[in-house]
Amino acid sequence: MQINFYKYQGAGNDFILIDNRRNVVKCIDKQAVAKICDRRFGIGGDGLMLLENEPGFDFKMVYYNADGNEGSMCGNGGRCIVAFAKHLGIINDVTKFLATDGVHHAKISEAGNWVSLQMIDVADINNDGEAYVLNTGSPHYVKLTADLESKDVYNEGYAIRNNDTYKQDGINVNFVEKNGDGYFVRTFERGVENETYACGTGVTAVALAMAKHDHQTGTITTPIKVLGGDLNIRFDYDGETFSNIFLEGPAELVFEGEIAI
Ligand SMILES: N[C@@H](CCC[C@H](N)C(=O)O)C(=O)O
Repeated sequence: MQINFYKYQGAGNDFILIDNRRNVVKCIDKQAVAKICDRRFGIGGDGLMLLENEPGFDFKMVYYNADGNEGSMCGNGGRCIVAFAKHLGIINDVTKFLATDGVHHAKISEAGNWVSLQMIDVADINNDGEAYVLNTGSPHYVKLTADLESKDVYNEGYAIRNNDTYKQDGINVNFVEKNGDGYFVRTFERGVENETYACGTGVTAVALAMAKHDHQTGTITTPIKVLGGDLNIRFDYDGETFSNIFLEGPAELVFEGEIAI
């Protein structure tokens, strides 16, 4: 069966999107998702998303990692599916949708290519040695690092993601370095099992962890540079809970086509 697909990217985190409101994809197995996301044998992407109907919401986001496993929340994917919903005419500039971690609100800028996505509140941040571990919709490990540009993110990220603590459920590994009034971040992503150009839940985790690290409270804005561009995180922190968290950045339609499933 031939179905339409759309390719989006948000700061270089790239995704294949399918409009599944009419249930064109009834079930999709792990191997099929992995093949579609393969950069040599498929379309190529860090993940695949289905946009589906959900009563009480504009739509539901169903997210698969590039290895074919159903993922947890994807922040950049969330921003891209909002841009996709606008492209399909489902929404105008604001939306409320359902994802695996719950309800999300989002807003698209007038220019149409900048999406601000509200993330779930976060209360727990744990320590693993000097690193911070928290869940922003997906699980993240955050480690302050020097000379990030020349770091071996693949091998060091792989080793942490596959150590005895994390190998069973996996974790996304973020290395962070101070960069002007914000941070530079590189991420080894679970489910892609490689470094990606950006990770939205990852930079969100970094911004929250760094606020805690620096004993900052109040309303905080954190600009973050990633390999694929620039993202921005805004949130409130009262010393215990992070709330009103917004992940902001570009989301762009790259191309569309047809694929046999
Ligand atoms: N790229 C994502 C994170 C996607 C989820 C993740 N790989 C996982 O399931 O652990 C983002 O932008 O947040």
